[in-house]
Amino acid sequence: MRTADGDRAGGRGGLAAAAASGLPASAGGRNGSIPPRPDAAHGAPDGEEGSAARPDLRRRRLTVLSGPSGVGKSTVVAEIRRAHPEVWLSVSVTTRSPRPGEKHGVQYYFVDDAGFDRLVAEGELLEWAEFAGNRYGTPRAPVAERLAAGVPVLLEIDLQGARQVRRAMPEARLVFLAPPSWEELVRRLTGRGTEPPEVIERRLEAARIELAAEKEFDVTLVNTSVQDVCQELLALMADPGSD
Ligand SMILES: Nc1nc2c(ncn2[C@@H]2O[C@H](COP(=O)(O)OP(=O)(O)O)[C@@H](O)[C@H]2O)c(=O)[nH]1
Ligand SMILES: Nc1ncnc2c1ncn2[C@@H]1O[C@H](COP(=O)(O)OP(=O)(O)O)[C@@H](O)[C@H]1O
Repeated sequence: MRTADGDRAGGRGGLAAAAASGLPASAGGRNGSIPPRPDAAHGAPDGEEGSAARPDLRRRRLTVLSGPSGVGKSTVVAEIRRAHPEVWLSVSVTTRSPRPGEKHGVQYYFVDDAGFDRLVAEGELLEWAEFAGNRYGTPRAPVAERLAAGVPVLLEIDLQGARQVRRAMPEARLVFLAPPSWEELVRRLTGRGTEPPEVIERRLEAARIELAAEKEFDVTLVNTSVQDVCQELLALMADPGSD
């Protein structure tokens, strides 16, 4: 599996690549690193008194949700998008084809291989990975902007991406979404009906590796009920915690 590690040196311009790929061009900090602790002068509404607590609250505003294909990540994210507009969801770039109902700029920015190559070369991606034959990456600038503004940010990315975020931003909270059982995971992935059998096989192979990495995460949520998981996730995002 390839990842963005060692591939992020690029970092000039990037507007052309963003425009060509249909990504939103943003005003500043395109190629800078994500500030792990934005300047307190930005005045994010933490609702907390005292400067000692403030940096921790800020740093906790980046949450990463990962878990095996079919566990229900997109379903959870869709529910948060619907019911909790105060959470900002990063929209990833991918080379995979849209599924029925998926819209460019909503679930993903759909780009071709050349478009993805350009984004990588220009240093536009915070992290990226190849998963089951397609590439996926997180646009860097929009995440940096939201974090600097004190907005809670949620990334839904694979294990390789979660590991890259952990290295780049150790203060991020990593949440693992687990299935109630292996059988239920197979049922959900198959039942979704969006992939042919050989792709399901590849995703189940990846799932075994991902399930074995659960202990690398700060928290595990078991997706028995989408509503419960959403509530637990929102509670975590509101809690600076100490882990
Ligand atoms: N590293 C990384 N993984 C991503 C990103 N966006 C999505 N993924 C992951 O790519 C995998 C495949 O996503 P997708 O094709 O939408 O299938 P699904 O998760 O089974 O619905 C999932 O594990 C996603 O979490 C990203 O920006 N970076
Ligand atoms: N808590 C749940 N109980 C039962 N089915 C679920 C639950 N969460 C998700 N699903 C179903 O499982 C399938 C896979 O969910 P999806 O969100 O596409 O997973 P992922 O994004 O992790 O690949 C979908 O058909 C979805 O409706």
